[in-house]
Amino acid sequence: MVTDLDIRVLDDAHFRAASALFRGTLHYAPPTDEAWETVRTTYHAGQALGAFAEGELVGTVQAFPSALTVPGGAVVRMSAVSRVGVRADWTRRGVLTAMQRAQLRAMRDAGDVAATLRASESVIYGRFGYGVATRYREIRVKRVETRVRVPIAGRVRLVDGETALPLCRGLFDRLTPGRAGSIARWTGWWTSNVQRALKEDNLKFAVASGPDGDDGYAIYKVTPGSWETGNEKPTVLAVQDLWAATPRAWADLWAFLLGVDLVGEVLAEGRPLDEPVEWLVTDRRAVRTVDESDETWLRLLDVEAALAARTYRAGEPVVIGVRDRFLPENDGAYRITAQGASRTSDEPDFVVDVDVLAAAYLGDVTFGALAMTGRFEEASGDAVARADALFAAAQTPWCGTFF
Ligand SMILES: CC(=O)SCCNC(=O)CCNC(=O)[C@H](O)C(C)(C)COP(=O)(O)OP(=O)(O)OC[C@H]1O[C@@H](n2cnc3c(N)ncnc32)[C@H](O)[C@@H]1OP(=O)(O)O
Repeated sequence: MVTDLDIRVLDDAHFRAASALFRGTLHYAPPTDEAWETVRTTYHAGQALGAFAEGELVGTVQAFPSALTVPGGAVVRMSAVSRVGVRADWTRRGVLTAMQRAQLRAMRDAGDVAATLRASESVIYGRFGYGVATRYREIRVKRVETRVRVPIAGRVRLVDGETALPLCRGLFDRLTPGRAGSIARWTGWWTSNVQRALKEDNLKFAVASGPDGDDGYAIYKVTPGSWETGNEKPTVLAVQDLWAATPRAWADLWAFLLGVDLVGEVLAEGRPLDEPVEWLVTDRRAVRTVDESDETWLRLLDVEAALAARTYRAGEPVVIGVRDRFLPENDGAYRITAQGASRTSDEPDFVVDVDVLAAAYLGDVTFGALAMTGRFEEASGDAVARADALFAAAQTPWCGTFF
């Protein structure tokens, strides 16, 4: 373990070094002067921490201000944690652990109810109290082998990038707080993920509208294939972002995307598990799930506030005990009923670590499954079944924003 580690809030003087360090841990070169012009706008005072040892920056973490929709539709303050890295010559000496300790404390003290992240490796974050709370799937549609069963009912129009960006951003903000797991996007997200790609990637923007105006959009990119003999490759349309307020807008956008001429395959990464594209087309086997993976790693920073913010389904009450090694103020017992949740001095029916509670919190996995796999000791009686009835999700949770 490093004994003289100093964890500090970074300021302007260190942002570029922090960016270079983080990129280096992912084996990318430091940002060029041109790239830095954009990336520097995504560093803000107070949001990045640095670990210093022997006078050098050896590790960094960042958090973007966001919000998380929880079951029932309430939105809680959330930090989106990213850009986590420790220089290769300082790993496995407790640097990340020290940064996590400082960051979890800072986020909780600032009033965040939760934090979320995307993990580069799945073995890193459970120990810090993060649990997998949503998953995504990647689908590939062999467009030439199938047709959409219903025609476009409203209107889908293409919009030019510079006009489309504020339009899509406005639609996203209006449409998304609905499904549990969705998050608010910050300005830097749009800058890094869409604005920058506008120039480089020839992004296309399709906007759906119905009787009440614009109600959905898709951002996509087409990579032309090759007809060269022996080197044939299909033209691929990659869906990068697709949100719809109504089933009609959703079906219209997919019908449009699956109808773009000369495209051999439509690829959509990071989509919700319950998106019924198979049911939209004439040959369901033209739609293949090519990947399914963990999406949101959720950390409940204020367990009492998080449990109180979400709603519960009908069912008998249960008392859940929680253990939290990093934020001991979360330790305790919480009584969950169909009407709500609060701290209690009652004996818990069963006890879980805070990462296990996070995994079950949005309803993606049941307590029953977590008990069955040894993630906590199941109580006698029906307490776990009661918890599962209360926490059951009305809709599969999904985030849909990669950061
Ligand atoms: C949200 C994001 O930004 S995801 C991106 C994360 N960053 C990367 O993947 C970049 C490459 N990796 C790294 O920079 C580093 O390896 C980090 C940040 C993942 C870990 O930093 P470290 O300082 O090595 O972690 P630290 O020494 O505090 O390890 C704490 C524990 O986690 C374990 N651990 C940490 N990282 C890993 C890993 N990648 N694989 C296996 N175990 C790991 C350590 O063995 C240690 O276990 P112990 O408590 O039983 O001894």
